[in-house]
Formats: sequence, structure tokens, C-alpha cells
Amino acid sequence: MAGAAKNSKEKSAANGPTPMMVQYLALKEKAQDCLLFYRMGDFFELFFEDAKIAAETLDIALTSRGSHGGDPIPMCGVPVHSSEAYLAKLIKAGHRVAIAEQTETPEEAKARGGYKALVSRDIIRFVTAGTLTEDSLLDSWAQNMLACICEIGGEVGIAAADISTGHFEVATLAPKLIAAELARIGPSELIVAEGFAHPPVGAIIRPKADFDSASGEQALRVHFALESPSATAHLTRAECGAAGGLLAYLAHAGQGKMPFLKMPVQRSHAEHMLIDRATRESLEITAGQRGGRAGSLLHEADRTVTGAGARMLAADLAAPLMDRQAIEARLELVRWFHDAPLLRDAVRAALRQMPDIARALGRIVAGRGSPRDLGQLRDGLDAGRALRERLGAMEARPALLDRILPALDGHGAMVDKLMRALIPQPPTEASQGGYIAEGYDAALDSLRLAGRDARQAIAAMEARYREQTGVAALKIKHNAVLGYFVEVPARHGDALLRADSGFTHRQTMAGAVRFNSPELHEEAMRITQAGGHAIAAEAAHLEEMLEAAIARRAAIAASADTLARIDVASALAERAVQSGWCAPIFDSEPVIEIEGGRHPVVESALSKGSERFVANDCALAPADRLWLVSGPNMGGKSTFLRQNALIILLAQAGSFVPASSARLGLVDRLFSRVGASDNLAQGQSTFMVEMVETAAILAQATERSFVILDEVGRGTSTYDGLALAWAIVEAIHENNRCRCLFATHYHELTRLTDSLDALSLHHVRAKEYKGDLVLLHEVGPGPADRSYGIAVAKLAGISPHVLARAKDVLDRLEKGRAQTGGIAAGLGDLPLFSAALDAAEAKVDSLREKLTDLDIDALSPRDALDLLYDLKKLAGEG
Ligand SMILES: Nc1ncnc2c1ncn2[C@@H]1O[C@H](COP(=O)(O)OP(=O)(O)OP(=O)(O)O)[C@@H](O)[C@H]1O
Repeated sequence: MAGAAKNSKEKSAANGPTPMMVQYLALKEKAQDCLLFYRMGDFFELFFEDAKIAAETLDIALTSRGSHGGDPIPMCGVPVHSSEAYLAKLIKAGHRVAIAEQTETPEEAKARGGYKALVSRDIIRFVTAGTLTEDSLLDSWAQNMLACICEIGGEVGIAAADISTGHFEVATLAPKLIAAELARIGPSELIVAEGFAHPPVGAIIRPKADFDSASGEQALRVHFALESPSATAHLTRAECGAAGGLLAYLAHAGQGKMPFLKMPVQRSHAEHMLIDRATRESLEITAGQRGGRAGSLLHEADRTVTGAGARMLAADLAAPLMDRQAIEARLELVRWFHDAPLLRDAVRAALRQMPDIARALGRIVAGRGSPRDLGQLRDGLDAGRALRERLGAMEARPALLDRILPALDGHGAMVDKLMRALIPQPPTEASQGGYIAEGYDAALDSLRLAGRDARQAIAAMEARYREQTGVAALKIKHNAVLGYFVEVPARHGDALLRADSGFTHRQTMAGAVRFNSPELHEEAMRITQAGGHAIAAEAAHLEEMLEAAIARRAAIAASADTLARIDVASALAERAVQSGWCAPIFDSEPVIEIEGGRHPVVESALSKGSERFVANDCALAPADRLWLVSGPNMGGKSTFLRQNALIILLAQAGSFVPASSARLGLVDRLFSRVGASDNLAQGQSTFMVEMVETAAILAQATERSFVILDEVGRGTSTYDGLALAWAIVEAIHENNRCRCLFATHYHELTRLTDSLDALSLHHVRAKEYKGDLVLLHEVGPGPADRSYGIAVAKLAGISPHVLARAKDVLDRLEKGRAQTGGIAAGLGDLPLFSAALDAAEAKVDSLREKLTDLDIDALSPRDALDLLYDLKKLAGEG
């Protein structure tokens, strides 16, 4: 095994652990529940439980080395040069890793403590899902958020950051809104203060002291070098606490080395449409059912051409806006690109070539910047400058563009310097040099020239030696251990081994003999010296350029944001053109008037099979705000419900929408309860989940909200389900008074139109043609005439005799329903429903009234007979 320590250090001494083990255990103590990558030469090695976990996750061999307390020590290792790939796998599997590096060379250790001295090691970094900056460990199109929450004085502070780009935000929330806010942020790592009530599953608990609001505010001031206390005065105590917790965690993860962060943006949850986790999942906004992007709205809408654009679009869709002006500003920019196809193409072609400067900057500020990262800044900022000139020269620019374009200015001096200093394609690895361009530094050029001269001299020497010795196979080679040497095949070795040959023997191999010569030694020295000086000179230039980039980090990050916004707007314009999406119009009234609406994901799936999507209208307004949608299974109810929710979401994110026209009143909260998704992993039954989510909707939906409910109640027995659905519709109509689409198979619910005046009935059309069911996917007014369940079963291929039997059973059930009034018989007693029944009861009561008022003794036989006729008539009418 490479990198193994000396045996003497590994064996367990009879009287206690070896010095190496003592060092390892101390580092492991510091690493706590993180896996410890312990550097040994060219390997990172893991021991004990860590080794077992890593071997299993990485599918690498588990061996053992030495013993501890009498037991063999399990061990596995990964080569340092390929460790990123292994790290990525461990992080994906949910682990965190502490990297323990050698902090001195073996020579330094020897000089310090003699031959047996152990090289000192320390943890230099914790690699965790939320603190990554490496390209290879991140998805270019997705944000990578680290979030932090704490509670101070009854309020919850949230701080969230993507350190790969420097994005940093804080917010204060009421505790009940935490889940929705976390669902929007979608952190890959969540930090929670010790003692936080009900920490979310998987959260990492950190000491309470890290979240102290006064020290948090102080930490912000120090980190951002803020001189005036007023710079943080707008932040709440909860926000300062959360930001402090986040900074403390980052300092811990980087072991003092802080990553790139912009000044925190203070968010108010009222800025965004509130969308809880269940709604996000059911609408598949940024992730499809299987977790990835496939099948999601984001996937369907995304035509961005840069990683930064894709990340911004994901963030926009995750947080639709509530500010009409801000939405309209975004829309204006999309429309501008929509109406200018040539410009759009040119801008997208330019953006496509641009490197990801936000992430390059993130690596630079985190202290892991490479020549390649500087090359990316150079190319990205230069292309940004060209784009700025082009767009700035256009007429009738949208206001938003005018606002963001200036952020592309001001990098001229830096870009020019990087252009002169760097070669066109600088490498990621700096240690070998070669990335500073010729002509940038005369001293460096002459060092390189000296090296080149010496290499040429060595090449000439090789030719001369061949001639001199008569050995045509003689070669001058180089390796890391010997440096330069002369090599001849073994059978020619004797000629050079002679004392007067001018060569000194260095090594005999199986098939070759290796020599040195004073002349070769001299040239080799020249190369090494010149090379070493050249590398040092390049490193000094690199350092200086990295520092310069760090000093300009805020301006570079602002440029990256501008480019991302231009990418998002031009991509949404492209998407709109591709499928004929329209610009939504906003209205101050809480209306939803959508004509020709489509579900973008279903439409695109159908178009792959050359099927046509049937567009449908939706018209909700205060006086007709609750639609009950019925119709056959597979008829398109769920699709209709979702498409309206998605159209609203796209519109408020500043996108065109898949419809022929859309007039919308802003929606403050969007709720969707669609389908019965199992949540067994969390120990809750389907029905329980359904009710928990519905309860949240009833508690939170306002008059400005939009709710879609799909077959709520179907997760339990028919009677219970109908009863709940009934009560829920009433509550939404009477209490929440929000816009709502409610899909149901309970035909009985249609009776609610009698009592709920803002409720109307709609259905998805179907017809039977030659005994087969044809689903038209058209939404029309009125209730469905029947449920077609058996016809759908026939479509699905249920065998004819099972269908025939089902028909018999259905006939009997329907007969029973006719006789008893069905399962909803008797619902008229409900207070809200009583109006309809009162009319009937009024007639029964007039009969009773007449009988009660009657004085039988005062009646003549003739009057009695007349009265009987009257009563009979009255009863007949009842
Ligand atoms: N407007 C439409 N145009 C064309 N095809 C559609 C349309 N709406 C739905 N479909 C097709 O019908 C399928 C079923 O739609 P959906 O799931 O919305 O039906 P549903 O009425 O909710 O069914 P169920 O009651 O069984 O849940 C979709 O997967 C899609 O292929």
C-alpha cells in the first residue's frame, strides 16, 4: 500500500497505542461524526468504523492494519489525486468528511524530532454537502444552499448561502412558516441551533453559543469589514443569530478559511408566493416525481444556456414574486427578447460560450483558485463587456436591462491584465507552471529561455554520446527519482562502465544500465534552477492576480448576476416562442381568467407521441371562485387543476405562460393537494398525510390564495370521504374564500351548488362511441352525467367477464340508490345545506300547522269533508 507509515509506527506497542494511533484518535475526536480522511503520503486513509462505511459506500476493499486494544484495525484508502471523485460519492450518500493533511514534510519532521518523529497533521477542512466549491462536486445548473435556523424571542431566523457563488440571504419568520421557507430554499445541508424545538430530519445540530444574536451581528461586521453599526441595524435579532450560526459553521468547515459571501439580502416572506413542501412536490416545480429534474416544470421551461442562468431560473420558479412591478419588469425584458429573434439568437450564442464566472470566483475566494479560474474570469468578463456594448446600443431598452447592464462595466483594467498575463487555456494545476503568457514578464521569459537552452543542449548531447559510444540505442531520460540520466541497453553497459568512459554508473535495471556524466549534471542543474525560479515567478503572478480578483469580488459577482438575468429572460423568450406562450396580464381583482391554457409538461410528453393537447379555459372571480370539476377517470381533471396552478406560478416568476391569454390577480399562497402520495417513510398513512396537508390549507389559505384539491377524501371509506370532502368544500367557500378548483368523483357534492353561491359545476367531457369510451379532455360547464368508471376499466384491459359482473353490481347499487336517495340522503339537515330542504319542510309544516289549528268540535260534516280535500291537496304538493 502506498503511503504506508513505517512498520515500527504501526504496530501496537504492548503498553499502549502507537504514536500514529494517538495522533489519529485525537484528530478523529476533532472530526466527530465526520469521516476522517487521514493523509499518508499519496493516500487518504480511513480507519475503524469510518473505513467500514467508506469501503461499503465507495465499493473499495476493506483491509486491516495493525491492532488497537488487541483487535485488528479496519482500514481502507483512496489515492489523493483521485480523491475528489470518492469525496463526491460520500457526500452524495449523505456523509461529511474531515480532511487531515500533513502540515509539515517528513524532512521537517525529522529536523524537528529526529528519525522517528511523526509528521504532524491537522484537519484543514470539513467537506460537507453545503460547503462545496469544487466544480466536480457540484451540479452546474443547481444552486447548492447551506441553510441555518435558530429561534430567538419566538421568531425564527433563517440564513442561507450558496458559497459556490456567494449568494447569502436572511429572513425572519413565524415558526409555522419554516417548512415552506425551507422547501423554497431546498438546502443540501441544514444547520440548527442546539435546543431548537422539532429540528427537521437530517439537520446538523451546532452549539447554541454560535447563534447568539450579538455575536452574530459582530461576526457580520467583521466578515464584511463594516465600520458603521447602522450597516446591520436593519437585521432582526433572529436574523443576526442565524447569520452568526452560518458564519461560525463556515469558519469551522474551512477551519478558519472563509468562503465567498456577498452582503446578506434581507428577504421578507411576503415578497414571495408562499408554496409549502407538499405543493412543491405535487406540482413538481423544480424536481419531478423521481427526484431529478426530469418531468418537472423547471425542466420543461428551462432553455437557459449557462449554469448561472439555470440556477437563477430554478430560484425564480421556486420563489414567484408578489410585487407586480417587479414581475412586470421581468416580463418586459422577456417580451423584448421575444419580439427580437435575431438579437435573442445572438445573445444566446454569446452567452453559450461564457464560462461560469460566479463559480470560478467562489473557488478563488475560498482559496482554491487556479489559473483556469482566472482564465474564466477573463473570458467571461470580456464577453460580458462585448454584450454590454451590444445591448447598450439598442433602442427602447427595457427598464430592467438598463438597471442591470452597468454591472458589466468597470472590469477593463483587470481583464486587460489577465489577457496579457495568461495563456489562452490556462490549466487547473498551477504547480507545474506554464500558464503565464510569453512576453508578460521579461525575467520569467529569460528563465524559460535558459531552461529551453539547456534542454536543447541535452538533446544535442544525446546525439553526440550516441556517436561517441557507437550505441545507437543510447538515450538521455528523466524521472522524478534520478533526474536526468543516460540509459543504454544492458548488453552495451560494459562499454560505458569502463573507467575512462567519462560516465559514472547510477543504476542497473533488468534490461538497461543508467549513467551520469558531469556535463549532463551541469545542464540538468541549469534546467532545475531555471525551472524552479520560473515556477516561483509564475506563482507570484498568480497570487497577485488572485488577490486582485478577490478585491473586486463584489463587482464580479454583480456582473455574473446580470449575465444570469439576461440568460433567464432570453431563455424564457425562446421557450415562449417555441410553444406559443403568451404574456400574462395582472389585475388588482382576485381573478383567474385563462383562455386556452395548457399543461406544459403533459403537452410536451404528448407531442412526443404526436398527440395533441386539448387547451382549456378557466375563469374564477370573487362571485364564481370555486369550481367543482367532475368527470371520468383519465379524463384530464388533475391535468386541468395543475396547469392552472403552473400558469400562475410561471406568471409570477416573470415568465410567459402556456395559454392563449391570461389575466391574473396576484396569488399570495398556492396550495395543491393532488393524488394520494404515500409517505410511509415518515410513518404516516396516505390518508393521514392527505388530512394533515388539507388542514394546513384550511388554516392558511387567504382570499388571495389559489388552491387545487384533487379527490380529497378518497383515501378513506366512501361515507367518511364524502363527508369530509363536503365539509372541506364548504369551509373553503365560507371561510377561506380563496380561488379553488376541486376535482372529485363524489357526484353527491354537486348538490352543494344549491347552498354555495360562488361555487359552480364543471366536468371533463367524454362520450361513448360504438360501446367504447372516448375521452375528449375538454372542460365544460355543468356536472358530469355519469362516472364512466367501468368504461375506463374496459379501456385499461379488464377482462369482459369481470366487466360484465361489475355492470351487474353497478345496476343493483344504482337501483338501491334510487330507492334510498343514495349515500347523500339526509344531508339536507346540515345548516348550510338547509336552505334547499326548507322549501320541502315548509310544506310539511303548513300541514302540521293546519292540523294543530283545527277545532274539530266546531266543524260541520260538510266543512270536515272540505278540509280533508284541502289537507290531501297540501300533502300532495309536499
Ligand atoms: N387537456 C388534455 N389534452 C390531451 N390529453 C390530456 C389532457 N388532459 C389529460 N390528458 C391525458 O389524460 C391523462 C390522464 O389525465 P389526468 O390524470 O389529468 O386525468 P384525471 O381525470 O385526473 O384522472 P383520475 O380521475 O383517474 O385521476 C394524462 O396523462 C394525459 O395523457
